[in-house]
Amino acid sequence: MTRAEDPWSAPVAAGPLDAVVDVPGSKSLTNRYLLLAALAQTPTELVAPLHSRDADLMVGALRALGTQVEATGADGADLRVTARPLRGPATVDCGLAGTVMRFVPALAVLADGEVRLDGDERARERPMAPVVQGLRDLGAAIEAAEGPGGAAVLPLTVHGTGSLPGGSVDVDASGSSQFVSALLLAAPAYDLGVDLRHTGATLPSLPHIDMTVAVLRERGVTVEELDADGGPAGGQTGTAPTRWRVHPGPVAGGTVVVEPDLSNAGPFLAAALAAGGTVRVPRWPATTTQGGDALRDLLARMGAGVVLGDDGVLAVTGPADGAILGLDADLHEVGELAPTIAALCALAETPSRLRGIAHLRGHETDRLAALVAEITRLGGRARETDDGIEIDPAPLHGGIVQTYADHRMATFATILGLRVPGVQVVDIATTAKTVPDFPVMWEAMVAQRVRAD
Ligand SMILES: O=C(O)C1=C[C@@H](OP(=O)(O)O)[C@@H](O)[C@H](O)C1
Ligand SMILES: C=C(OP(=O)(O)O)C(=O)O
Repeated sequence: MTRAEDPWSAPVAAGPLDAVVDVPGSKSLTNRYLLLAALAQTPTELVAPLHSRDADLMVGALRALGTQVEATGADGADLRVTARPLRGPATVDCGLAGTVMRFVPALAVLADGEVRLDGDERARERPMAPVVQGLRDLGAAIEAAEGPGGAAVLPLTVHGTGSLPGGSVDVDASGSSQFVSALLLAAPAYDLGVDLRHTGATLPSLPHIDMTVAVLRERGVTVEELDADGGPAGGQTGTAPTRWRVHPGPVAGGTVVVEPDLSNAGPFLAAALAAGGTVRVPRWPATTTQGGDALRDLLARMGAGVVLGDDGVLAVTGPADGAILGLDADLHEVGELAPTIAALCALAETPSRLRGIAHLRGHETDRLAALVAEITRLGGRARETDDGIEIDPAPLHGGIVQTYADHRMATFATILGLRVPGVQVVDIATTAKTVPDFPVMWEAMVAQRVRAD
């Protein structure tokens, strides 16, 4: 008998795949649209949003603050969000969701009362200080627990007064782009908006900040992207912004259709390289702010055939001889993809170097340490560098892969399991953070094979 706590046996691919996989909605877009809907003047309809632990936690947070969120659509899959005056006292469970623990405090400062935020044990270790300090600099009163070196961490108590002055703020976002996104998202509702300057040496996941800017603009908010000297940046200018100015003003409601989560498409597309054959993902957007779109280039560089059809179906075909090419890549814009890419690197014929991802040490787990530990456990050769991981070709064997409550470590292990018999995955249920029913989806994909006749 299998118990929930038993490791899950990752299916081995019995032959090349010929699969179509419908990927659920984007976590990052869903949680941004939800948060902005709580500030909007008219109701917002989210079509095809993500339903997963992280999205449910955001819905729970909004409801705790008084926002009305109703399931709509034929099967209750869509959401209708109606803003109400934000209220405290309230308690918010952030789970292990970066988007909840970083974004919701910026909303909670607008509640009329005290809001307490806490999360999973590991959430209390994830970096929070720049958000807490940034909000304090913008006029908020927040009590925070102290982590290593006295840095602010969960749990937090936000003493909301119903409004926030806002204004200028300097933030070191070298630890996470979410520090910037958090302070920009609720900024239209602050008295003066926000003029935020990033002061750190590096800035990871810039596409996620571009996404924040795009979602704000879609909702009618004026946002300026500037370089360090105050000149225009972003968009067509070719200059990466380091400063953002969000003007105060109304947030529009209306209907938004949520794109599929392209980062979560990653393990399924990677399966085409690990198992051979072709995996197709429909509804791939022609243009997007999702960093996951970089998979098209990354997988092609590893030897895949990648075709985005006019019908919006992305087809990824593994190399005919099964030989995956190693990769030397700076992933700082798309660190979210690192575990998926690392799995393919561990199966590759040539060495790999993944760079620019030091900040992954503050993700759901220390992903650099976790990837090295689990590749090594299966007989592979990997080591940490200052800002990433190096992986050399080596034959892998089965084993029980630890996942550290990290959804992407679980999907990393399942990719390896397609080729390596005997891979067992501890706590496969952790994938529910961003993909409902991942094991069912995965087994259905593995069952869709090229026919022998
Ligand atoms: O804003 C967002 O929705 C996210 C930003 C990124 O965070 P980091 O900048 O911390 O990598 C990404 O990795 C995370 O999965 C989602
Ligand atoms: C880093 C991630 O999540 P979070 O939003 O919790 O930071 C992730 O999903 O890879």
